[in-house]
Amino acid sequence: MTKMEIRGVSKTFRARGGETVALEPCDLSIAKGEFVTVVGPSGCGKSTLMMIAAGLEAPSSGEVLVDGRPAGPAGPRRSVVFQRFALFPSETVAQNIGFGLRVAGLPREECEQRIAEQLELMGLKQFRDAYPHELSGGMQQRVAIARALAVRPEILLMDEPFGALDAQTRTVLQEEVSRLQRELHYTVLFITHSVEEAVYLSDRVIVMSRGPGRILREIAVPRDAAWRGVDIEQAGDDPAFMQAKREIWDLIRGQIVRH
Ligand SMILES: Nc1ncnc2c1ncn2[C@@H]1O[C@H](COP(=O)(O)OP(=O)(O)OP(=O)(O)O)[C@@H](O)[C@H]1O
Repeated sequence: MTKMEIRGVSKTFRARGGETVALEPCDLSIAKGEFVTVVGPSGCGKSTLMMIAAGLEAPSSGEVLVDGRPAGPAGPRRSVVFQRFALFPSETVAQNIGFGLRVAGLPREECEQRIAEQLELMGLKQFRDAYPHELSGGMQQRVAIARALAVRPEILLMDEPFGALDAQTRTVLQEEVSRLQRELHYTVLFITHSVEEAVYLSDRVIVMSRGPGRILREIAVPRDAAWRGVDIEQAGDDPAFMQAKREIWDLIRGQIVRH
């Protein structure tokens, strides 16, 4: 069942100095419970596509549908996690996680219950009353993910969520997100520069051309791939994993070196 449909979406930025075509018309459907990742050369329009999918930017043409209806402006049905954690510095971890719940006007008890659920899920229980500056980057990004999940979004949009983290923290969070996905089956649109991360986490990888971006190829990753549930280091040794990685890399490389 299609959850989100990006239909003929393009974007041209207009400024006084001229026009930038960021995105050629793109079509992309995401099924309920599917994890779809977009990769492509720098500047190909990945973030632009994400902002439009989130309702934070208007497309120049085309439309975004959720459950077959126009998705409209940003709202709690679509939660976004950005590379920079964007936490509220003067609020505690629990208050940050509860932000969207307060905005939605949920009763206090329900807020508390959902905050507790997220603290547990993301391994943040002992940091409940800490402030963001007291946490490492990895912990801050856990809070950002918990905040996004607390509103129980129908679609989770993640734009390079691990891009600002050190390699070890990144590995741990990749494994956490993989676990969450296997347990809870979110509908996810994910952006990354890491081909390995894309193959590890996704059901489908979308490769974009160099800017102005268009969708070049879709590569399906079997849900029952042998590396599901193992750590990313081990996954990297699987021949099918290596093959998928190579196929995607070749496509991206072709876009970077061709002029
Ligand atoms: N607000 C804006 N105004 C004008 N041009 C923009 C704006 N946002 C993005 N662009 C341009 O649109 C193109 C696509 O940018 P976008 O950030 O979507 O690419 P990206 O694939 O996410 O890049 P990266 O991988 O480097 O993060 C680029 O040429 C960029 O300069």
